[in-house]
Amino acid sequence: MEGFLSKKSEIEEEEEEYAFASEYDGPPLNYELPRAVPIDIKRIPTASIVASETSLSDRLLLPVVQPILAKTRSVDIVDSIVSPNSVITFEEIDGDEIIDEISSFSTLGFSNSHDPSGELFDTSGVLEFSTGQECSLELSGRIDSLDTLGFSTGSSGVLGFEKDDGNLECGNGSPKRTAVVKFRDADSSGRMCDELSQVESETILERRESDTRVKKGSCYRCFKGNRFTEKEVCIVCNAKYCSNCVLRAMGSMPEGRKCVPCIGYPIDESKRAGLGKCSRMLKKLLSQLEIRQIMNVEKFCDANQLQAENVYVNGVQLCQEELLLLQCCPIPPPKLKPGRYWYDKVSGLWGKEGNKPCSFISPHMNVGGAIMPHASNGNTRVFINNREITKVELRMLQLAGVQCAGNPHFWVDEDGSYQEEGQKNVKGNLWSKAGTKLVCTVLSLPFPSKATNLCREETNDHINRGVTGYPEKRMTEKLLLVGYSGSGTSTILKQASPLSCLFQAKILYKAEPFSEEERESIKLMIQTNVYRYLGVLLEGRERFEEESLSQMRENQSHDHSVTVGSSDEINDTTIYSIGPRLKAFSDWLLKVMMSGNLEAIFPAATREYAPLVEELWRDAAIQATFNRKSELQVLPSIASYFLEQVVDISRPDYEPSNADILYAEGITSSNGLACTDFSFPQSRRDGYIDAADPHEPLLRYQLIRVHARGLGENFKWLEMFEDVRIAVFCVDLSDYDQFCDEGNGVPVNKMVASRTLFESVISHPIFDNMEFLLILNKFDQLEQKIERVPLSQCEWFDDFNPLISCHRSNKSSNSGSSLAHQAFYYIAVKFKRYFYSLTGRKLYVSLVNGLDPDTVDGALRYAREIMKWDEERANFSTSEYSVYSTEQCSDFIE
Ligand SMILES: Nc1nc2c(ncn2[C@@H]2O[C@H](COP(=O)(O)OP(=O)(O)OP(=O)(O)O)[C@@H](O)[C@H]2O)c(=O)[nH]1
Ligand SMILES: [Mg+2]
Repeated sequence: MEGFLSKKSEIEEEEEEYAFASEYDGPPLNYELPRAVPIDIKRIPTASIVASETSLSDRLLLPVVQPILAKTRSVDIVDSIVSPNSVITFEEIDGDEIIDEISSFSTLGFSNSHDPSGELFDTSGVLEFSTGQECSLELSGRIDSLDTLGFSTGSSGVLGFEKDDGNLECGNGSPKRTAVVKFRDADSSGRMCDELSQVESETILERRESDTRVKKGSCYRCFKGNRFTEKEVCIVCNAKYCSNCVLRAMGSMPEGRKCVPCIGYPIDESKRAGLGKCSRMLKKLLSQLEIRQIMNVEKFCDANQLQAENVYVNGVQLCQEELLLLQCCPIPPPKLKPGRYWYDKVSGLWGKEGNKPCSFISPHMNVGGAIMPHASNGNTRVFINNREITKVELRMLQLAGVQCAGNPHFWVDEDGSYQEEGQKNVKGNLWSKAGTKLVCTVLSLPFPSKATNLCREETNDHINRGVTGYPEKRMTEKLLLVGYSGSGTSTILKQASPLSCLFQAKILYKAEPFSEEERESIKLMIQTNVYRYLGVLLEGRERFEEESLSQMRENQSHDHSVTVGSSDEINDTTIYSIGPRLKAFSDWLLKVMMSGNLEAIFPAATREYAPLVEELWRDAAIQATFNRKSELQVLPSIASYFLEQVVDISRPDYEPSNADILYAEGITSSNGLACTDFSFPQSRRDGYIDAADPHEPLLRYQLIRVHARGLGENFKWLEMFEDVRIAVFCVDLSDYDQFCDEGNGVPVNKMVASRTLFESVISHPIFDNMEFLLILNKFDQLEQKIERVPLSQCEWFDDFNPLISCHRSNKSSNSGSSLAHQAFYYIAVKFKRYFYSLTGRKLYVSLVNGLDPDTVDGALRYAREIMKWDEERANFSTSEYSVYSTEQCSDFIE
């Protein structure tokens, strides 16, 4: 007794700790409140455990208690005398009362016990104690009220039990005696009920309050740790526990990873895919056998199953058979959760009520009711199989070339063949139209073949991800990439695409090399490009020739000492002049280019003209022109790379190298819409790629690039990107001295034009609250240019006042103080301020050289970090993430 009293403060401490462990913010508590009452500490000598030589073996209770609980329900009063090595039996006094939840009992008993001696350990609902120790085993009244657990009540902080006569029953505690746990009629302890319910309600409130006080990211039980501490999550209430607390908080886990108060409650549906997949943490804490047992119950116990009555299809509540049919069909709805769905039985389209379709499932199943016209909340007056389709679907149909004028009503079969209502002939097949797949992917609409693959992929995915616990909540994160023409978006897209793996082995993007056919078409494209660059050179040559001739003539007229006859001969040729054969070829090529038929001359041109191209390139006039390439505005910077290899490229046997493919213009679709999937291993944060585990699950991303041209009138295309996680805007740093014509004949500075586009994008309602990453691209060009051309060429940058250091070296890019770096910071700040003035939010900026895969990779990883911060925003102070990112990527500005 004294022991108890003297340890009072310790008990209280533990009580406090425990109260938090059982924190609960799961489903509403709608069951009967427990019938137990706080009692005076002096009155509990009863429920005691005495250990003998051979202690209760580890985890003895779970197998013992389970079969009993399976048969019984709702215990009211439990008196126990438990001795080591004993088999615990439970007696049902009143046949009507049965224990509700098996495991809760074992957990209840043990995780709530106190350890006055300080030597009794309580892990995962199992008692471990040393010889000769005595302690009280406190069990709360009714076991159907699982929430009794963890509530500290009364000054002693101990819950006790009352017998019929109001006294606690004392067992004799003999080590030899088999322990008996008696169940008593519920009513007899009725008077405790009110008192406790009050206590309990208060405690729940308290717990909820303390929930808001707890620092996010720390353990819900001990409040220690941060977001990086490994934690196990309750599959009902999402409470997170560190490895020290998890077993205490979750007890013996009779329904899997639920904290004790959540036992018996349905799981959080977002966790369904992770059921039965053990986490690393549990693997460290428990034996294989235990893990198998726990994961099995987690997956198969009744409480964790999807309930048919919670699923509605076309407005009708499903019965168990229908749910089974849905779950077991060849293409089931992915990640089915409780909810209301619509199902187009003809085409197999499936979606959430009021939303666009999300997948294709097996068609023709007799599940739920008939589809309703407003099932997906469409307002387009265009119908598919009696459902008014959504705006996005209409857009998809239009892009697929389906005539949608006149509010048609289509019948679409499971194979995609469609016809208009009232007409007999099939008009075509939706899914076989070129480009539909890309459009569907980008617009987040399902595509049939993919839907099937997706299901399989997903299943595998979950299996693969088993080791690390729950899967990510999304399959693929979408990033939208937009930029002013020529800013480098296609290059960035190419860098992110699987092909970069081909020449950059250290990048772990998933690779799928180009097929022969693809390589052939890329080859033609590069050859066409190089002819075009050549054409630009030839045009330039003509201009330079004319300029130098007129210069010469001017000089001549001043120089009277030269005789007329001889000067005529000399002045006809300049260093830019070419011979008649090359001149004829040049005229022909420029004519073809003017007619816009350059593509048509390939591949024949490579056979016929390769020798001429070689001759032309080696000609001094062309070389002289090439040396003045910076004066040729329309020649892209990348042209030099290709022109330097023009002799090889123009040959019929040319095979593009991976670098050629990367640098080539025009490989991504020119209609403005292109996307690529890439992935990162989960743990990869910086350059330690070699250390990355190749089996580690990958996080998948989809980079969608929309050309400024493709955004449509009033940027209506942007509406289609509602599920994008982050928008990436790309700016060409070297645009500051360039001008373009926006159609009204007035030249506009390209940097200003880029800012105007930026403004239109960020002010689109779809991007309200979305994170923006600004990529300042072509840093290499800025470095070259800024030495020659001041930044103030752009009116927006007229207040740029660089600090000129006497050691200034533009190439010292690492120092961060080169002129180009100062310009970069200045431009970044300009954009950040502009963004802030329009949105009141923060813009993330990263510096990129589009031709350098490392920097693109870095920027994409940075985008990923931003997404993570976005998710965990509430958890951290701003200073925390600033530090993190500056450490990670010095060229990124927040
Ligand atoms: N020097 C240099 N050139 C780059 C860089 N990034 C892209 N380029 C080149 O800039 C040109 C335009 O890049 P694109 O990626 O085609 O630009 P875009 O945003 O797709 O623009 P459009 O082609 O007009 O759609 C290409 O020739 C690229 O090779 C860079 O960081 N440095
Ligand atoms: Mg491009």
